[in-house]
Amino acid sequence: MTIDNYSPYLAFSRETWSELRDTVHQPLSEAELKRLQGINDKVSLAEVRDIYLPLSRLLNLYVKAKQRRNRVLDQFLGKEPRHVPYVISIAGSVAVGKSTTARILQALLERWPQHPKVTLVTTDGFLYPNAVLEERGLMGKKGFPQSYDIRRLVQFVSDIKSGKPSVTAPVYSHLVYDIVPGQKAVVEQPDIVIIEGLNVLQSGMDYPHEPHRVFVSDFVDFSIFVDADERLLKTWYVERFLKLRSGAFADPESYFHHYAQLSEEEAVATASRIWHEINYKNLKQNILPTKDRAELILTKGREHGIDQVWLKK
Ligand SMILES: Nc1ncnc2c1ncn2[C@@H]1O[C@H](COP(=O)(O)OP(=O)(O)OP(=O)(O)O)[C@@H](O)[C@H]1O
Ligand SMILES: CC(C)(CO)[C@@H](O)C(=O)NCCC(=O)O
Repeated sequence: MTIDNYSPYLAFSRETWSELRDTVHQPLSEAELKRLQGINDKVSLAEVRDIYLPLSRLLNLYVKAKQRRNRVLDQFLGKEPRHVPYVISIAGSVAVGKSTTARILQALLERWPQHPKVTLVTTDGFLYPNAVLEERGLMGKKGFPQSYDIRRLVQFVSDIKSGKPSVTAPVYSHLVYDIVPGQKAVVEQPDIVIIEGLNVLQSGMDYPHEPHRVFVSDFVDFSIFVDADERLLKTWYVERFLKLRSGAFADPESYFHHYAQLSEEEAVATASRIWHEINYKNLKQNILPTKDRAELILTKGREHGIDQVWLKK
């Protein structure tokens, strides 16, 4: 671990961070390992043990401290104890692995008796429907600040944090490439909510077209940024596109059904073009500038292995 007096972060190499796994006394059972493997067969179990397990322990301690603080406040105010979810946000580029990280953390965090119910949500559901994006000339800007109904997203997180018994969000389908009419994601007072999306660390300054003074981060207890070199990100984006081409794109319901016919070479060229024209631009302009707002930064190297961990002091 390196302590640089001028940096707000403690920096850990992979080795020093992984030594912290000894702070978790309960090893992963066979059934848990199976479940984790089911999340994504590419996730290495050594990675889960060395990186995500110690992280889940740190989060467990933070959640317990916050639960205690809430009890003290309720006692002071003479109120009945309320059930307020602890909110963790995960930001980072398209294809960096936000949703996979969220699912691994969900599986690990649910092992503790203080927070057995962990719900995942994504900000994708707050993208405007394609009909609205088309009308506003924003189909080539999906994922950019203008493409989200930011007020509705902030209201959603605020409702969760205010302890409402049931809070709903619209649902986005990557297959249909649009909001699914009539479908809802429901959050019913879990112990922890993990909210994942490109934009969870953005503030009012990132939305000059829609100024707002209250941000998602105002309702977040702990924020994570998943980072990787841009060349790796492009590779992961293209790889996922190729995988979808041989799988999901074959579904006639898929927005990209016509891509199923592409040769491998054409598919790589198409994915590279979408990466450069949309997702890479968004990364540079709107996502990377929010990185140092995060409480924790995970830096990935080849094969999604975490090389470094940066934790705010
Ligand atoms: N820890 C990991 N180990 C191995 N592969 C991973 C890991 N995390 C993600 N991947 C792979 O990287 C790709 C992107 O992952 P994921 O879909 O989780 O990204 P994302 O950041 O949520 O993307 P988007 O913003 O587009 O929804 C997928 O192909 C996934 O299988
Ligand atoms: C839905 C988002 C914005 C974020 O998950 C992203 O996956 C996306 O669709 N970006 C637009 C360009 C593309 O199709 O990759």
